[in-house]
Order: sequence, then structure tokens, then C-alpha cells
Amino acid sequence: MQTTALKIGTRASLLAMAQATETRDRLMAAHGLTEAAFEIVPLTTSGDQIQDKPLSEVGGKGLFTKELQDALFDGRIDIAVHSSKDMATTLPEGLEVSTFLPREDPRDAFIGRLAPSIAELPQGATVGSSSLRRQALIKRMRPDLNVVIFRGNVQTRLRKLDEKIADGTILAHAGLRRLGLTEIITDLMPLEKFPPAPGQGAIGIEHRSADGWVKDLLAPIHHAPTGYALVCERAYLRALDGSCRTPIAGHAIIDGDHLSFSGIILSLDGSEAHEVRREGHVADAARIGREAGEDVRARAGTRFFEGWG
Ligand SMILES: NCc1[nH]cc(CCC(=O)O)c1CC(=O)O
Repeated sequence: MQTTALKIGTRASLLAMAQATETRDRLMAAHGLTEAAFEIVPLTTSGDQIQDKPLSEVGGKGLFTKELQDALFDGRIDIAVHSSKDMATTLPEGLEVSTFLPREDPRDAFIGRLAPSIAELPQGATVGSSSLRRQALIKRMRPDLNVVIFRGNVQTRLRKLDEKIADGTILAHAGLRRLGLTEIITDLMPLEKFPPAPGQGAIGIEHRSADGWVKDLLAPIHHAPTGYALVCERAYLRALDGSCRTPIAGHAIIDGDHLSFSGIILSLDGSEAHEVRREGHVADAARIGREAGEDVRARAGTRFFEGWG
């Protein structure tokens, strides 16, 4: 029997801490354990220290996960709790993500000041976002809008709205729900018009592949439908070679044994978009995602990808 507390690694942000606490609470309930059986270990990641540049310019996804992976390798933590959206498409040898918690709403939420929705914003209004996907999708809906880089936590963004640096911003509904901040939302973006990033809303739990006991401990909190969706969405991203310079959206919906995937890739200004839809059995999630990525990549053509670097 394991005698020391299970060390749950997380980023130190409020959202990350809420995700780690949810993971601990689900483990406590599944195994009839008390808080004493767990230790939440907050770690600062390099992504947390960069506030003034778009993540796409400073190295993208791995930024939030690398320190947690290092801590798994050197034994400071036993599991790492991630926003799946921030996870790189390939994991280092020796680590695996075997567990996904039930997905929150994957939609994006709009927090508007001059108007409650993007459609109702006045001509030439400004929206703050540093996500290339959100920027491209906003431009696709409303080419007249001005998009400015916006980063930081929810409080920072709300202050920037108060200072009129922008008239609205977009955040993941999932994060706002987990933080208990849904009252600031003025609109929810429909999935078809404003598809989410692969992995949005899903918490993934990473651990050392060699730790069979950790895998067994996590098994009862794994949500299989979310797992199938994530396998599909991550295979799609991998097939597109998910560069952080690429506006990519993709989302799988699971209904029993049936999976339906829709994805879109866009030019930075949203003027060009290529869409893909695939469906099939959940057992084929990885193949469906990979083929969707390969298909949309081929249809977009090499010219589309030039200049993304
Ligand atoms: N890149 C930051 C990030 N990573 C995950 C979420 C939201 C929560 C989620 O998708 O599970 C966010 C913030 C946001 O996009 O608003």
C-alpha cells in the first residue's frame, strides 16, 4: 500500500488550482479517501511569466506543461493536471495521459462592453484576444472589427475592458465556469460558427507510464466519451502538425458509440477557411481525427501554409 500522499502537480493560476482541486475531489469520492491522502503541488511554468506577448511568438503549447513534465520525471509530483488545450500533441517518452475528466462546455464565451455579442458590436469596434484561432474566427465573422492582443487572467482582462483598451474579449466558457465567473459572460459563441480549440474544456491527467498503481488509481475517474473526443482532436492536431502559428479549430461530439468531428483551419485574417467533417465509431477516434487533419491539410494546399514559419 502507498503510504505517502499522492502529489498532484499543477500550475499555480486560479484556474489550474481549481482543476487540481476538482481532480483531487473526484479521486477522494471514487476511493473514499480524505484530503490527507493528497498533496496539491503548485508549480510556476515559463508560460506564466510571459504576460506581454502572444504565446504564439514565444513557443506555444509546451510552455505550460514542460515544468510539470520535468517534475513528473524527477519525482516531485505523481500526476500532472493539465488543460488539454495547452498540451503538446506528442508526449515525452515515459509519460502518458491515460485519464480525462468529464468535459466542461467547450464553447467560447464573449464578454462584451459596447454590445452583448460580436454581431451587435458597432462598426470598427475592438476585441481583445491573443489566440490566433479566436482572432481569425472574429475576423471571419466581422472583417471590420479591430483585434488587439490581450493576455492575462480574467481580472487583468476585465481591467483592460474598463480602461477601454477593447470593447470585448473572448474566454473559454469552461474556465469561467470552473472559476465561478459566468456572470460576466454576455454571449456564448455557437459551436458551428465559432468552433473551439482541440481539447478545450477537458482536463487531462499525465503520469509516469511505469507507475501502474497511479494508472489504477486514476481509472475510476476517467470519462470515456471525453477520452474518445480527445484522442480524435489530438490526432487531428498532430496531422496538421499543430504549429502555434496556425489558426486551428476542431471538435468531436460523442453520442454513445458514434463520433462526429468537425474542424476548420483559417488564414490569420480569417479571409480563407477550410472546413472538414468526419464521423464514425468511437473505436476509430484516432483514425478519424488523423484523416480529417490530412484531408483538410491537402485541400488547403501548400500555398495556404506558406509564411506560417
Ligand atoms: N491557454 C489558456 C487556457 N487554457 C485552457 C483555458 C480554458 C479552460 C479549458 O479550455 O479547459 C484557457 C483560457 C481560455 O482560453 O480562456
